[in-house]
Amino acid sequence: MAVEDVKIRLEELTTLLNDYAYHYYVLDNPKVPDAEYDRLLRELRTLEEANPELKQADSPTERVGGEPLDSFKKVQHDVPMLSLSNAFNETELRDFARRAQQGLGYEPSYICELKIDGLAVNLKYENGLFVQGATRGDGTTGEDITSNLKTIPSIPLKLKENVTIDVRGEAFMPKKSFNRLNEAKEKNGEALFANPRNAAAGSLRQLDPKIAAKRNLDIFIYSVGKVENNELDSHHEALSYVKELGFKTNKETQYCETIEDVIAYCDSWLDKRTELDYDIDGIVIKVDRISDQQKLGFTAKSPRWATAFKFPAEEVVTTLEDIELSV
Ligand SMILES: NC(=O)c1cc2c(=O)c3cc(F)ccc3oc2nc1N
Repeated sequence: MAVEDVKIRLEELTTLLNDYAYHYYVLDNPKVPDAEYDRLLRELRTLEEANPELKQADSPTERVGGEPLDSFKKVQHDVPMLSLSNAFNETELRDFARRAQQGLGYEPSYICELKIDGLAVNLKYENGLFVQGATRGDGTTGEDITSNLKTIPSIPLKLKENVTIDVRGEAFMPKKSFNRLNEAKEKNGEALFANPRNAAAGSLRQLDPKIAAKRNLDIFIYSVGKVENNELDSHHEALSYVKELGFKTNKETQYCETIEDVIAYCDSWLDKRTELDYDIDGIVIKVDRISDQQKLGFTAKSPRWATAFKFPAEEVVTTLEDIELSV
């Protein structure tokens, strides 16, 4: 094949495979059978090996992970990644709403999101390309784990618009992947991970990205950091915007007009969460209007316009056998 034709075919395959991966991993709605995806990926890999200079920045072959790092670089967050205050019962939820109402002079509307129990990360895109991913760290300085995050199929390597944007989300390990990983570890006599959150954090802190690539990690994007498009007047519009860009957002997110609706939503998930195929440790409640968020501002370490309703910790029944295993 002439080089020009190789370039066209290679770009065609990259676009096609990324679209198939988007439908499979972000929309949970496969477009083609796995065998068809694998056949095209093999064709792309062959063309890239013969023409490495033609490999696209957003090639799906990036997902297998490159060479191990010696260490993680430090990253300064442009916008600090703060932590959420907690509310442990309905009274504390109502206190949060009362403080918001006092600060605004009226009762705001809210957005409720499942509080994914994973690892908070910041994703940086320049002109639509994924250029850096970092952990929260101490809120100001995190670790550059770009090479590991590139292996997560639901993190787009190229956005549907060429925008420069920072987004935040929670990387996590689905329960099924966690159970499979611990079964494999048990067979090898290795120490088990205590829960999916530790397993996700442990996987993303590996210096060898080929390990992260095998851990079936996933992500939900829950907020926008720095962004060019400042027509976003509410949090729910920001979530629709990042979804349009190609990010994975959580379909259980709910707009709530009043704190009564918020409390009903929190109550509804206390027992339902066992049906989810990922762990949640509560519900995140955010004042929806951006102007209201700006009026309420932040304390030294948390936004005043958001809080986390925490579920009671699930009693973990540790049998004697488990204790022996983890020794
Ligand atoms: N684990 C989560 O699913 C989740 C976590 C956060 C945060 O930690 C968080 C921290 C802030 F300072 C502000 C907003 C936030 O929104 C968030 N939204 C979520 N859905």
